[in-house]
Amino acid sequence: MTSLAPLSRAACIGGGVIGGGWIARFLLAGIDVKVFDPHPEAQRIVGEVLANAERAYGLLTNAPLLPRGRLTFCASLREAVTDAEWIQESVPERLDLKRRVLGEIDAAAPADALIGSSTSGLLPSDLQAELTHPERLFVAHPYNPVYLLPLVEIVGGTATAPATIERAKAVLDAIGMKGVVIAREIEAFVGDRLLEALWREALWLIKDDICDVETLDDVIRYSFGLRWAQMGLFQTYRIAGGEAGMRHFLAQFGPCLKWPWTKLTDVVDLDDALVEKIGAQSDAQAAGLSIRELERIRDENLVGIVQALKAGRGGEGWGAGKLLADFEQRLLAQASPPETPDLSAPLALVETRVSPAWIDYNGHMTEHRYLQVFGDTTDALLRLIGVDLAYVEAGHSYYTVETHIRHLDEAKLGEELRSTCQIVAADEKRIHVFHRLFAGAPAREVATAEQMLLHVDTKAGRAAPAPGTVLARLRPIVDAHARLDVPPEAGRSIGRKREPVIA
Ligand SMILES: NC(=O)C1=CN([C@@H]2O[C@H](COP(=O)(O)OP(=O)(O)OC[C@H]3O[C@@H](n4cnc5c(N)ncnc54)[C@H](O)[C@@H]3O)[C@@H](O)[C@H]2O)C=CC1
Ligand SMILES: C[N+](C)(C)CC(=O)CC(=O)[O-]
Repeated sequence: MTSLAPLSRAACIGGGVIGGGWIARFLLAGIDVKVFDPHPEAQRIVGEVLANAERAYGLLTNAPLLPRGRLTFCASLREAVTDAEWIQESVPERLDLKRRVLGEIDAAAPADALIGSSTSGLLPSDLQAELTHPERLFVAHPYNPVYLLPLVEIVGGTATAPATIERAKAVLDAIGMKGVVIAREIEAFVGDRLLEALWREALWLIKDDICDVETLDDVIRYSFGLRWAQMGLFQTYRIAGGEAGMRHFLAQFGPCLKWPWTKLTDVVDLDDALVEKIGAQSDAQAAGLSIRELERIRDENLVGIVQALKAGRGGEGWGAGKLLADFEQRLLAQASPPETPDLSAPLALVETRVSPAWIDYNGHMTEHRYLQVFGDTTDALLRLIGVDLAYVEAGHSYYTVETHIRHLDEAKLGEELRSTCQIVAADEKRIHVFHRLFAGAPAREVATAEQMLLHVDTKAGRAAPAPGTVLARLRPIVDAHARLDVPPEAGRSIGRKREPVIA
């Protein structure tokens, strides 16, 4: 199996902002994707989105991603969908166009293919009304950028089969997304209901000169925008009710709902003057940054936020960070170690990149991230000798009991990192390893780490000899590495004698 999902072939009809994001999401989950989009520059546009997505994934996770799926651009919609298991429609938001395109998909797709529409607000019952097989059509409403934001609202119409909804959710969950099933169809579903309300208010505030677009964005991103990435509206307001919680919050702020605090039902007239006013303020706010540059900044920030959430709740992970942690566990579980690693040199074990969250106030990779990459290197060695998650769950593991890191050069944001591991010595209980970390191309050695690992019976809480199965996989590596020179730096300490340096 080359994909994590219960499918290996998808088709994307429309490859713009959202179609491009879906294409990247599927490809990076190991799914082959066929694309149909008549836009003359569709290949360039999709290529640029994909490049951004690959860069973002390089920063997001160290987990061993599946080999990227195959991308094929097709000359016709029929060619794209003919053998697809999931077809995602992402053409412009017009009911007539979507109905026509979905009709063509319906006629050419395999009878059991899932057909998702990216529509932001059209009713699935309206989209499926003229289809021959309406039972397989559902709304799969994603959020931009689709390759980083995990949520998909799954909405069925009157003719959608319950099994379609179940299959769609299973596929999305398997590729690291969060499929949320909306109980009843309604225009704009849940997310865009909320966003449209905010958007209406925002347009009034600009039109009425209450603030400009930059001030409005600052109000969001320095306050409740930060809150919403980690807790939604209701959990946030529960806390805002103090110790008495939600009931007190409702009692205190409920009456305000009747005060003139919103203009929600009035629709602002987007006349030329308002469009130009917003356009000019938005241009000034962008300060010359292109859309692609802004996308990269956005992606780095999102990666940092998701990684922070992964460390949330004392390391268990929280919200979107917990989802990422669970996805990484599945990637690790399916990653098979190389059957015959090259034993004639130190083992090449980890490839990753310097992530935005790893940069410190000196503008380079901060010290504890070196330990993280070296720890990942040790974990990769352990998986190689059969010490995987199942082994740990069964009650044994290796613990690191000593580490010595030497920092030799700086690693900068986005640089490729590659680590190697040499076993210096090993016995039934201990493994003495020497790791090297290289950055960039051509590679520079940026750090070394020497570690002592101790095999433990985790239930008894004490050191114990490793079993024969582990030692049998360890021994050939130890024997081969015994023929390599012992790293000259091994066994070094900081070594400086105590002497007065400050007068
Ligand atoms: N842009 C956003 O923030 C979000 C958009 N959506 C939804 O995604 C859908 C697509 O929107 P965007 O990607 O933003 O639009 P877009 O304008 O960026 O892309 C639409 C693409 O569809 C292509 N297209 C037009 N007619 C076609 C046809 N007959 N067959 C195949 N391709 C065709 C166009 O060439 C274009 O590349 C809409 O339903 C929209 O509501 C959903 C979530 C967020
Ligand atoms: C503006 N929009 C209605 C197309 C937005 C969405 O549908 C979701 C998003 O990504 O904000």
